[in-house]
Amino acid sequence: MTPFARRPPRPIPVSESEVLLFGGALRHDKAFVNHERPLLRLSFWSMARQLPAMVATVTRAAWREDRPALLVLVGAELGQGLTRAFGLVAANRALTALFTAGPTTERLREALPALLAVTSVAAAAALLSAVSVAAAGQLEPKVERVCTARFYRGAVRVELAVLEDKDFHRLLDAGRFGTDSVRLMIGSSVTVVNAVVGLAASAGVLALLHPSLVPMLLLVAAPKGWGAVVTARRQYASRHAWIEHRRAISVITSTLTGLDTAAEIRVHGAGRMLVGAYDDMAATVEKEQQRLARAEAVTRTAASALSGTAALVVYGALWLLLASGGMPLAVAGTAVIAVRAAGASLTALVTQVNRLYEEAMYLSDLERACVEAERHAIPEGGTPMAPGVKEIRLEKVTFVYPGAPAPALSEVSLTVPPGKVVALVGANGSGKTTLSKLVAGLYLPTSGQLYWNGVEIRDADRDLLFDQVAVLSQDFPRWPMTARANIHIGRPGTPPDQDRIERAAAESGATGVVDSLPHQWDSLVVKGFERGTQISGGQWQRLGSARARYRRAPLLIVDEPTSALDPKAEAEAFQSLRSLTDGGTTVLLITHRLAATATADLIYVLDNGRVVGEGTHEELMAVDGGLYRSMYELQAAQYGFGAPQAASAGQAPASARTEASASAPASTPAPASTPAPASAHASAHAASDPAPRKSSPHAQPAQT
Ligand SMILES: Nc1ncnc2c1ncn2[C@@H]1O[C@H](COP(=O)(O)OP(=O)(O)OP(=O)(O)O)[C@@H](O)[C@H]1O
Repeated sequence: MTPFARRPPRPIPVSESEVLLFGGALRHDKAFVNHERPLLRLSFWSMARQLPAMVATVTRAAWREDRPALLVLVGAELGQGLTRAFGLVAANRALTALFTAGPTTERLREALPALLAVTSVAAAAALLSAVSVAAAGQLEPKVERVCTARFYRGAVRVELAVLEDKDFHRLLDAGRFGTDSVRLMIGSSVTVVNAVVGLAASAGVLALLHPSLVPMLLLVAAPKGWGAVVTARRQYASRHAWIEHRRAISVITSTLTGLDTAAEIRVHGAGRMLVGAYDDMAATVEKEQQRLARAEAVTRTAASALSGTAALVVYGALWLLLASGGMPLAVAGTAVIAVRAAGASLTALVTQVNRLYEEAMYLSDLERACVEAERHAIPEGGTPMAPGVKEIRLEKVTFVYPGAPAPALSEVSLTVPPGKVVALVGANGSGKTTLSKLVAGLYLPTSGQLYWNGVEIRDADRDLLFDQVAVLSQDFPRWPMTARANIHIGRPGTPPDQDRIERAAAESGATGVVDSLPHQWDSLVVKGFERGTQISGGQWQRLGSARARYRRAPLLIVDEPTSALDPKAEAEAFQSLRSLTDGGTTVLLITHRLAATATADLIYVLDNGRVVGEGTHEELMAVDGGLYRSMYELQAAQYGFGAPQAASAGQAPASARTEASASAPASTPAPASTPAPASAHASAHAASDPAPRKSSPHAQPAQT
């Protein structure tokens, strides 16, 4: 039935620019791509067979959300079908009266009631159509909102380890496309029901008038249906070809106006190259669109020719029946009206069934995503634990990322005591961040136990656990909202408390940042909107830090909290972290600034996922050839301070101390072997060590 549609889509030529920039065609791994081929292979009949199930899916969703609106909608659609049947009967009556013998005025008078009935039925149909539009308008956004909210509510509860799995992520991506589909499917279902009822009404009335009219109706309608299937399928293929290219092009064009690319776009001349690439890729699309348009024109012409031929055959048959007296003229006239109406219904039916099928695929993705998200959700409830941090203990904890060949953490046993600054140090990739995420309850150990105040994390009520934790991660979010909202979102369960917000800002050095904004707390820290402004990386870090403090959680996990701060701000930040413990807060600090870890109460040294050292700075510095000591010395050496001669528990040579204070600039660190500063001032001074940033190639600490 659909020879054109069964042909696989023609590969779109890949432009030179695509090869240059993407190494070939840029194909997104998204739901619509996954579904493209199966959809194009489907026959009309297999789609028709699935029609009831598809309509049932959307009906169930609508039934759940707004029964009255659904009932009104269905009633209005069925009513319209009935008006069509009554309309045909009335038209037949009118034609019968008009075609009888007798004076014209007499015939007109005879036909008048039927003509009035035709008009009334048309008015009723218009009214019912309006009711249907209103009911669908009420239902569609509601169903869309509920389905979308269910999807996102599920997505935000998914276990982090599952969320990071690329297959699961693809499922979520695919599900997102389905949120529009529910709404679109209601519209399509309404049209499909309307068309089916309309066709049934036409066929029913024609069967009553003359049995031969039903096959005639089918004969005229069939080519139209065929044409509609092929046209719809081709439009679908065209749309998808265009989407692929448009997305690839948008990858290029979005960089042309972006602020983060602006410098290289101009200075390196990347802009000229990319605009050229746009032109090249758009020309490929243009050719493809022209090819599709030509093919579509041919198909439409063929469909129209077939339809016209079928109509000729039918009208010829009607003529023969009329001529032989086998059919009254009024019945033939009614048949012509019915055939025309049925043709329109059939075209709408085929187009919308196609659409419905496409959307149903996205909806099934949404349904699957919701079900899987619920299956992998962080469980609600569990063993309640005492509030605050009494003790966090890891016993032989191993953690393997899903699909990773080796564990990120191996048999880690350690304790985080309450009210202390506990530092995690180690080379890049040694497992510090992973460990902190386990402590925060974001990951569950693959093996081993993690106890939070005596409750094993797998049994613990994790919502209660999360309540005890504040996180300032390395890649903390930069919420595109106001400065106030950026801090308040740290504890979003209660309304914003301006005093507390300002205190958190003051503690994090963010007060000056907010004061300098054009609308202070109401400034949007995202450019391109009214009241919007752009802030620097360091200013963002202060806002992020204020957010973590506003949360006022017993455990604060900070991962490279000062990577973007200037030396003075960095020193203040570490000092302020230290002072948090006075209020009982436990701080888990991850940093490569070893001058700052020197003041920690306890340091754990990680190497390749294992704890290879623990103790205070002094204790670790006393370990000859220890990893901590070698990293510390390497950092200090980069600032011109030689390796210490003696490393006995912080007993640095007096000359080293003198050298540091005599020759170093104001923000230069104490030398590597300087004892951990006892005073807050000294701590701040040590912390101001402009040690290489994590991203710096010099930041690779020595491996022992
Ligand atoms: N989401 C993830 N999925 C898979 N592997 C990961 C993921 N995050 C980290 N890893 C891997 O786990 C190991 C430990 O990474 P982790 O981020 O914990 O190290 P880190 O000590 O914090 O490093 P850095 O100092 O660079 O921040 C690394 O081998 C890393 O590649």
